[in-house]
Amino acid sequence: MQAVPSSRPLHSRGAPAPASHRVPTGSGAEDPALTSLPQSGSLSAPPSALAEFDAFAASLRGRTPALFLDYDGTLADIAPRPELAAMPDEARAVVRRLSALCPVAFVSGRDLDDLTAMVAVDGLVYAGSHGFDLRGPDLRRQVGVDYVPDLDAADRRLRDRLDGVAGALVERKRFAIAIHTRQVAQPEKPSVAEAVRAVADAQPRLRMTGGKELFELRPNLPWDKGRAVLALMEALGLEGSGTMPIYLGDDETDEDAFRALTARGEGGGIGIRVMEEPAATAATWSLRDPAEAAAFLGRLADWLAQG
Ligand SMILES: O=P(O)(O)OC[C@H]1O[C@H](O[C@H]2O[C@H](CO)[C@@H](O)[C@H](O)[C@H]2O)[C@H](O)[C@@H](O)[C@@H]1O
Repeated sequence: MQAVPSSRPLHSRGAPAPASHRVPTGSGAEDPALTSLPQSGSLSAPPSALAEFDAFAASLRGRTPALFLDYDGTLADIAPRPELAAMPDEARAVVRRLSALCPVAFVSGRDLDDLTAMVAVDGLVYAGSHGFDLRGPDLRRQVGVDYVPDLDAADRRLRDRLDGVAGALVERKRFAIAIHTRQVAQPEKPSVAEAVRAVADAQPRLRMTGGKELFELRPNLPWDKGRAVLALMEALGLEGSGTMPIYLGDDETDEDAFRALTARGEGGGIGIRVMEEPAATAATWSLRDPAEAAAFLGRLADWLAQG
């Protein structure tokens, strides 16, 4: 075990996604509407926000965007290990450019300091540990501080249990622990899942969520990226009808944010899922990969700059 330094066919745009495209919440909550997901072969990706940029821009209905960006798999390609997932300079440049044109925040599962260092653009709002740890120029909020000792105990147990498992990575964040299986040999993966489940079962104050080749433990609180985005909008004074929140993400936990924006009053919000293959999603638009996400953001910056 290694340690990681903390380091359209299916729905109309702007409307809630039909049940066939929804996914179980990344936060693990039960949703009875989601019990009969179609086979993956029957899914199709929502329309491309880049290929259909004019239609996307029209869906803003004259409002100023507020951008909420996920990091891994959205602006940085997935890499073998977390510290290797660098954001390309071109993406950083477009984020910097956009931040002069509209509010920009990053919302990630990474630890707050790690996320801030990886993005390295000053003046943005950053939300780490899946939105439990929020920081911006005039903003600081932490959710679940009382749960840190529970996470400490779980961290110790996980390291004990996974010590002999080659390739298993335990990545401690302040308000979450990621257990990576990307480097674990296929036959060993079930034993990692079993170990994580056992630790989660022993600690009911924590709950287990999933992601790309990882399991996570986090405080068992009604808090997730969606709630964090809504809290950020309130804190930043972005709740008015002049703002259109846009969330870009690629993974299970980002679905919480897509749903929160879809369910939101005041004109809702827009979800864009980065996906190479069609996947069940509550997002109404899609982009193929981080390179296309950066290209989309560049197009959006050009469009905003033109007024
Ligand atoms: O919310 P995100 O910014 O998408 O973060 C989700 C998790 O991303 C990282 O893990 C993922 O990316 C790694 C690097 O590409 C990859 O090796 C791993 O398999 C992916 O699951 C990060 O390490 C986690 O802490 C985040 O929770």
